[in-house]
Amino acid sequence: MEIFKYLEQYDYEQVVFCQDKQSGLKAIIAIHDTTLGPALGGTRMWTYESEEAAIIDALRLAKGMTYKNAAAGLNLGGGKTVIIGDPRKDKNEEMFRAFGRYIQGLNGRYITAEDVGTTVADMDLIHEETDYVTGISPAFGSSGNPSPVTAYGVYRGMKAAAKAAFGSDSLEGKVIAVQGVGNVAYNLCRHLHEEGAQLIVTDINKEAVQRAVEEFGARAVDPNEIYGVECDIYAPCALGATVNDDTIPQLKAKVIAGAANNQLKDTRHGDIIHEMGIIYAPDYVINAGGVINVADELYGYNHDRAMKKVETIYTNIEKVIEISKRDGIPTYLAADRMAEERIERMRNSRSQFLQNGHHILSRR
Ligand SMILES: NC(=O)C1=CN([C@@H]2O[C@H](COP(=O)(O)OP(=O)(O)OC[C@H]3O[C@@H](n4cnc5c(N)ncnc54)[C@H](O)[C@@H]3O)[C@@H](O)[C@H]2O)C=CC1
Ligand SMILES: CC(C)CC(=O)C(=O)O
Repeated sequence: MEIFKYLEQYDYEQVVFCQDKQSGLKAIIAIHDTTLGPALGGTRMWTYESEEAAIIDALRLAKGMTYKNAAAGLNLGGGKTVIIGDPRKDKNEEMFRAFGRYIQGLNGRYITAEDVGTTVADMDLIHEETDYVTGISPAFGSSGNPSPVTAYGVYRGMKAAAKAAFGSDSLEGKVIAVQGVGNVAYNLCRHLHEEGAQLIVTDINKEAVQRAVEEFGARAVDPNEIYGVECDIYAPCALGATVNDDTIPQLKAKVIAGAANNQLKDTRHGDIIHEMGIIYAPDYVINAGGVINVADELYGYNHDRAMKKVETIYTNIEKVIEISKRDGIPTYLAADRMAEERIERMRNSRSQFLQNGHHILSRR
């Protein structure tokens, strides 16, 4: 991989490789863009097949956060971290304390939170070393685990997409195929079950599947069967790039609406499903509930204020679908244009008089 060629192509600001021999920490912090403010994005811990796969995941996720935060109207840039390792057996206190010191060393350019494989407890350990972390225990005045709020936002966005596809935002009786029933999708399945949807679930973690079957009456299928099941909505809630050349021909769903980041393997896959008439709820628009929730911590966390902003995900999805239909472009492109327009507006309006908020004569 020619790293600087990739960084230049997508205009990344900074990539930091973090190593701590004692704890086994091997982390990659990718900061894509800080035009709108400090980069905020979660920390993912996963067993990557190679270091290059980990680097690519960090870079793709970080760019996604720039677009997510911009489209959500937040004054935040995009960044993300991946920690190479098995979250079930490689974690230790020193690892997250060491990682917290690396974040502190970035002096607020990057703020972290949870993602796949990390928990509130992990964030609390990071918080021992730095304040640039969100989603920590509510005891600290924080917003806590963002996953349930992400799930609620996905639920609301899914309803908006269903309205465009089926003429009603009711999910009662709709067959919804949920891929990955972890932190977010477990909470999403509860909302869907309560509304009377019929759930088909899969996960590589059998306990997660069993929990959904027992609690929500879901039907379980093997991981590779989820793409071909007869359903109305496919909800990718695991890892990324599941909408690709191999899976698209199998899809029966009329709507793709899920929590996963980077669902499209390539943008051309967004073009293909658009041509097929599938309504795609852009991933970083529909799954922004978590970041909206933790971002409220920057103003002194207020749950009601945060949830009011999370509710806008419904209208944001409606807006993206409307632009898509009006301009005859795929929904992913409509969302990208919305995000890019806001970033450019702010980039051009940034005062040259105040550099990073400081007067040029400030010497104290
Ligand atoms: N946690 C949050 O608030 C947010 C999460 N997201 C994204 O949503 C997705 C899920 O996140 P979480 O629920 O927090 O993670 P999680 O780790 O709790 O859940 C992911 C689930 O997917 C399963 N999985 C992994 N590979 C799979 C495969 N090939 N087939 C089926 N299942 C598979 C895992 O076993 C796990 O149960 C991720 O892509 C994450 O980046 C996006 C926005 C916010
Ligand atoms: C609060 C975090 C879950 C934000 C994030 O990393 C995401 O939305 O993917």
